[in-house]
Amino acid sequence: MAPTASEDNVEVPNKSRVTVVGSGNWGSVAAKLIASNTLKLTSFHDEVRMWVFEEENVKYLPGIKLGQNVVADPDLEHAVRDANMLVFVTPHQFMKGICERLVGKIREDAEAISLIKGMEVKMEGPCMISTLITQQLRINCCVLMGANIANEIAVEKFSEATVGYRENKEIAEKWVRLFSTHYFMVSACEDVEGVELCGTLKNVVAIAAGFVDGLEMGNNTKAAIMRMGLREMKAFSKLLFSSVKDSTFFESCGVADLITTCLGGRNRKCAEAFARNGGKRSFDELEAEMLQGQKLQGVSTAKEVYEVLRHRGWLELFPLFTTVHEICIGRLPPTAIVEYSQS
Ligand SMILES: NC(=O)c1ccc[n+]([C@@H]2O[C@H](COP(=O)([O-])OP(=O)(O)OC[C@H]3O[C@@H](n4cnc5c(N)ncnc54)[C@H](O)[C@@H]3O)[C@@H](O)[C@H]2O)c1
Ligand SMILES: O=P(O)(O)OC[C@H](O)CO
Repeated sequence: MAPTASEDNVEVPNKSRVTVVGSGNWGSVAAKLIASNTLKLTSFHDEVRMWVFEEENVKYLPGIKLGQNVVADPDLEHAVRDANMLVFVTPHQFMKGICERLVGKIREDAEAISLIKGMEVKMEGPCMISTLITQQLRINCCVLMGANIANEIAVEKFSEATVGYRENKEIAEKWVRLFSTHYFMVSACEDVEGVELCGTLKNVVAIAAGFVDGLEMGNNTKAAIMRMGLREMKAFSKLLFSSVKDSTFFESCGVADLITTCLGGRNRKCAEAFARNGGKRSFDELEAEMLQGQKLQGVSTAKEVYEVLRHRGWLELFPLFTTVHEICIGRLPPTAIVEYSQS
């Protein structure tokens, strides 16, 4: 839909400046994708600033070069100061604090995109991360989600992604141009909530898939769990936002991300170890040991989803989501995943 990088040869007087907020596993790869494009697209400054919480891509992506035009900056406020395109890509649990630090510190004309899979639960109900960014920083925020295991994209294996946007197609197309490469095919979808909820909720299903793997229940069981999970993802999203489109679940952010996460993601991997140990080692312990600084999103998202379900009286409508949380907190054994998830 959007012109490719080589077609964007129009001289623009006010070039956009991009800052990536986050430098973990996916944050570093996102910076690499973007930096390869800002060198080619004349409407962007070459330099891509990347806020680093710790010195890390050496740790998370050994041997991968991000591009000489990626400038690491440990000072959050300094990193965002000049940017009018902000890419947020940290584990979701840190975003509330990051937004609080950024209030009044960003350009008034800034646009944002969130690559973060997760949500906040406030007193008044669930709050998607893009909404948190919009409410706290008073800027428009698109999302980019998809079947995107960072280590595979780092070595330029082909994948797809979906940009979710609200109304402003022009800005969505600008984000599509900024991320698209020959090995990363991005399309836009006017359903910001649907796209973001797909990326968020699939992490809960990935935990369930990991339990199935740890219990060595086989492919048919895993496929059944993925089907039930997809159905709950769709039902939950539509109950929260009636605007969510069925077609979104067939984009990369939907069924494709669900598949890749349940086959090869970090949530699956740690949940497999949890079930193999009969639930006797905590997720915190397994995360620290197996991911070495990277963060799981599925366990906390399962808790957040559970809180929404309990608050709204929907627990019985979502047996898979409910069971995943109860296994994670030790209220049920891992074997409950097939006993209680059926509906
Ligand atoms: N890794 C992937 O394959 C992948 C792919 C698509 C989407 N995502 C999503 O992108 C988001 C970021 O994931 P990631 O893989 O880049 O991160 P990650 O799992 O590698 O997390 C580690 C990051 O958290 C930072 N961190 C630790 N404590 C912090 C604190 N107190 N404040 C701020 N930052 C802190 C670390 O410095 C590091 O940058 C997540 O929502 C994830 O679901 C990840
Ligand atoms: O490794 P996970 O489980 O955090 O999943 C990574 C990505 O979200 C896959 O698209």
